[in-house]
Amino acid sequence: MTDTEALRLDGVRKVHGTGDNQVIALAEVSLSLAAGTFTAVMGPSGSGKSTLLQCAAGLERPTAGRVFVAGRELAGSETELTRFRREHVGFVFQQFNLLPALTVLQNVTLPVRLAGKRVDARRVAEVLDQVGLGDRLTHRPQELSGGQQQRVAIARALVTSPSVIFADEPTGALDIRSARAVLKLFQQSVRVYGQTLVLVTHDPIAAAHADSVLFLADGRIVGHLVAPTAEAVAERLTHLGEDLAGKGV
Ligand SMILES: Nc1ncnc2c1ncn2[C@@H]1O[C@H](COP(=O)(O)OP(=O)(O)OP(=O)(O)O)[C@@H](O)[C@H]1O
Repeated sequence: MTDTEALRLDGVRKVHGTGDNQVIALAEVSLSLAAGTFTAVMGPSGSGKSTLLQCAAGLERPTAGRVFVAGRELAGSETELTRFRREHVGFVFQQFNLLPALTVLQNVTLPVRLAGKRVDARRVAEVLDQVGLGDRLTHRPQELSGGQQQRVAIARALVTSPSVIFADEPTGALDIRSARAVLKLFQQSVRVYGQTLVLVTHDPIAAAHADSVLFLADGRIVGHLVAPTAEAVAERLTHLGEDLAGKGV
């Protein structure tokens, strides 16, 4: 493991259910992502993308294999895992997951307060400016557009400067313009601020904002594209479909 490795999976396998109901969501996945990189994860529905993200983020425990975030293995009690996630992992989901009763400022500072840390007002102001919401601090989520709500969720993920941010279909509920703004913000957080980001998406245009794309099929990594264009991603996805059809899946 190098100093600059933000995420590492060694032979991660995840099986859901038991007996006849067993589903192998991840067959065997190993990967290493350097700090300060932006990686998209793509693949057909059911290929294991969300499971990969959940295991990598310590939200689910793998059936076998090991996960390391910033050099530390995700293991131990639920309490230890929760504490580790609060400090080292950020999340952005399709449905924003903001607390409706809290203001923008309160939503963004919640992870810091939950971790029992002092809120660094300068860091919070910097992040809210970065996402373009410095003038919306006292608004509640329902007073904001979908794109603005997602930018609050991104600020909430950025504020603790986590080792990795995991985003699961973060533009899925947004119109094209808001989606583009969110993707630009992700790029900026990586290129300017050195954030490490893993993005699960179905959209080749979204994936093209990343530095590289990992393709999953049947719970395995079956391809890797560096400096992706939307066209190259779409083309590769089509061939994944052919490969699966060829195997009778
Ligand atoms: N809690 C669970 N119990 C049983 N099976 C599950 C569970 N979660 C996921 N699976 C199965 O594991 C496989 C991988 O699911 P996963 O959600 O990771 O795929 P995905 O690539 O994210 O799919 P999508 O693009 O449709 O969101 C699927 O066959 C799914 O049905």
